[in-house]
Amino acid sequence: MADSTHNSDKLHRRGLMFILSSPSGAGKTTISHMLLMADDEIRLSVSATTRPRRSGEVHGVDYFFVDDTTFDKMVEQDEFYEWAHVFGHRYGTPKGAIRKGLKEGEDFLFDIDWQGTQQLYQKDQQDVVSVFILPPSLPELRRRLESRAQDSAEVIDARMDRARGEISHWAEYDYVVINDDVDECFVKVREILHAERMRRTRQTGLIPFVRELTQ
Ligand SMILES: Nc1nc2c(ncn2[C@@H]2O[C@H](COP(=O)(O)OP(=O)(O)O)[C@@H](O)[C@H]2O)c(=O)[nH]1
Ligand SMILES: Nc1ncnc2c1ncn2[C@@H]1O[C@H](COP(=O)(O)OP(=O)(O)O)[C@@H](O)[C@H]1O
Repeated sequence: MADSTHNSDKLHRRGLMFILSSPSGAGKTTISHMLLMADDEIRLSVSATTRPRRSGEVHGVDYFFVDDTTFDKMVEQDEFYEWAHVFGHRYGTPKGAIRKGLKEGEDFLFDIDWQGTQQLYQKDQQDVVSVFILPPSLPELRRRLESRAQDSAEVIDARMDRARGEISHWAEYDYVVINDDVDECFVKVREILHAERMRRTRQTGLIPFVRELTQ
């Protein structure tokens, strides 16, 4: 029987900033929701956006939907960790409790674009893990945008026009996963998260534990 004074599973570690990016329609929102349902150790960093709410989206859950004046104020008051222009609207990550949460071992999920990813890397390289999700093909990407049935034909065309540009940033990411079968893609993303949690540099609680083992 193991000595119960030490439980190596409960040792403290730093939290991580887990980023999912993709061209619009490739499936990052779907994979994010699956991850949040399956894993109660990670929570979503809810962004603020000036884009209109889609049907089914909930204020404070999917996004904080704000007007331009409110967004301007948040920028002025330095409330964002990062923010960017995307598809003619502004999107930003509120600072909220991220820094404190990371120290306490909380993991945060970010559904943000390549601009936000670059900014997070510049601010906090050690805690960021980034995953780029690719669609299996461009026709399939269009089919998904159409089947989501949330955007007008013009908006879908604009998103398709932007897709090549966004995909060109794939090599800036730590991991790249193709979302062909959604369940397989989800399993791969979850495995990345699990492995990254065990990175030696994140497991700060291991130092005294190993010291004791090697005394
Ligand atoms: N930089 C940045 N990008 C964001 C943020 N929130 C969302 N985005 C990105 O903005 C883009 C558009 O998001 P959205 O309008 O929800 O469309 P979707 O990608 O089709 O779901 C996506 O690439 C998101 O990842 C944020 O806080 N910061
Ligand atoms: N692997 C997949 N196969 C088929 N449809 C998918 C797959 N992944 C996601 N979808 C669907 O494609 C549409 C776009 O997915 P979504 O998660 O909203 O993409 P994003 O957040 O990247 O814009 C949604 O209707 C979603 O249900």
